[in-house]
Amino acid sequence: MALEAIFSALSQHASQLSTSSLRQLFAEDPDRFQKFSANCSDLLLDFSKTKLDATGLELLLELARTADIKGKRDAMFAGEKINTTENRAVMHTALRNRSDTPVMVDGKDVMPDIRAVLDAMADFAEAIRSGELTSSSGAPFTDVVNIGIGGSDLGPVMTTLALAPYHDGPELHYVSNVDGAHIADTLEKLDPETTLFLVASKTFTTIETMTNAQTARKWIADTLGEDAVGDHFAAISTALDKVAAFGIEESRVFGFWDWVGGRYSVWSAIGLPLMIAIGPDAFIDFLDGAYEMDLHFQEAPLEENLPVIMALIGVWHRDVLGYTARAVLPYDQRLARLPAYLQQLDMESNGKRVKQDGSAVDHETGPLVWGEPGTNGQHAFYQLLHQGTSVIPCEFLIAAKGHEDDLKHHHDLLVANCLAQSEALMLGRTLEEASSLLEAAGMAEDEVERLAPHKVFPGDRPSITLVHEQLTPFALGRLIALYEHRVFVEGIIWGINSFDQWGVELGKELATALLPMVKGETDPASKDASTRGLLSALRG
Ligand SMILES: O=P(O)(O)OC[C@H]1O[C@H](O)[C@H](O)[C@@H](O)[C@@H]1O
Repeated sequence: MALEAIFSALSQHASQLSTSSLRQLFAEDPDRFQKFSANCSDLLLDFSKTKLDATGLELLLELARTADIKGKRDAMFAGEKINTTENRAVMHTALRNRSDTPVMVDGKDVMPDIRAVLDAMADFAEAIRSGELTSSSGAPFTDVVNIGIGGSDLGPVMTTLALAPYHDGPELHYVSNVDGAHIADTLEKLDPETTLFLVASKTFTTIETMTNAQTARKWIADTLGEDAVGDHFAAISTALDKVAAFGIEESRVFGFWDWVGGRYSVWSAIGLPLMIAIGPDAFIDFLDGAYEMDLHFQEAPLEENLPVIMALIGVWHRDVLGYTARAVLPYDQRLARLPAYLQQLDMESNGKRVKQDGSAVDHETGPLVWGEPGTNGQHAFYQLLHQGTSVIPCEFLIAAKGHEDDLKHHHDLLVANCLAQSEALMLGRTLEEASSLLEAAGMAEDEVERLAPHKVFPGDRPSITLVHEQLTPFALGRLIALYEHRVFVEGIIWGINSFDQWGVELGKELATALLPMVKGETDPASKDASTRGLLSALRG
């Protein structure tokens, strides 16, 4: 069957399925959980609370086969230039290749270079952590500030917070926003004598990062003198010539390559701040976890393949059932920045409107991705998830164990809340049930009639749940790689290039043109009336 034919079979099947609720599907099949769940070692994906049956799942798997997921996957791992609009290979998986197998890009094995950078990072991280490499005054560094944005910020920020129990190095800080408030508030708390800056930028041209780096440089030069600058800076980039022009000496520059996309770069030297925080060994565990998922993605049959299943559910929700968003709800405070991280990974990769050949897509592509950790979100936006007019598929994440052994009762509450939410979304509460509860509480009949409709939960709202043993460096690496491959598979089915990001360019170009107008150096007459009106309001 061609893709279009499978999509129309899926639509027909969805309308048949719409006559049974999730409640009914569970009632009819006691083995539903076993049939609609899959594992990658201790990582469990439960997708039994999505509105799928065996026929629906088989049609989705047919979609994966027809879209040649296996062939496209192998092409990515083999270093083919699948990012066709930038004429680049997509090789973030090589960064966590923990085998001895060579990885060829343009006829060259990239593994020796990858290992050399990893070794240099480890030496530098250890030297900072041990106090062997000191500041200009000979003091050990107590604080490290990473200056970067987008992929040069979100990965390290998210993983640093996630792995807090493993920190035994200097304290990490992140400055990304060009808003001077960000760097001002960060520097306010720091002592220049014991602060190291990492300037992280794939291109080393990003205006936010360059502006913040210059401000940090001036802070060091003004307080410690120009000669101190070299001791207080290191850089991470693919553009080694531009780093040299900034004045950071070669031994303090950690490179990566154009075949690592910004949002896929946490495995590269961009992960240096994380390595400084948790140490090289724990960083290697993080890579090992991602490698486990890479092997699973390559080897597990499609019907047991976690990234493939999650992608197929994503396509089912977005294209067949028409849901426009998905909520990422980690029941893990340390994954507070995971939704923001996944927003870049997912929306920058799959927020596309043309296919590989430049023609317009005739179906939906990437959904809106958003979320907050539970239980906090429950007390904020879950009202809409349960009773709003839009169905938003939810993705729950929870660990079997926390790191706070003495606070197990907290973790029990966390688990109970996580399970309660997916159960509530699935089951809902009928008018009859709501009325009986009110009657049982002794409410008068007319009051029951008035209030009961407000207490109805439609239910039948889909969710998936990911469970792992504990949020270790290994488990985190595996989780991120799972989401990366899911985005990749969805992109293949949608026929788009998941690895470029032209959509961020226009705003950058216009900002460059607007800057002299903001400063009052050029006349905004050529601008539209709204932009002129706003400019004049902002310029007072
Ligand atoms: O690492 P850099 O070159 O500074 O880029 C930082 C970020 O900015 C760009 O605008 C892209 O949208 C992101 O994909 C990228 O991660």
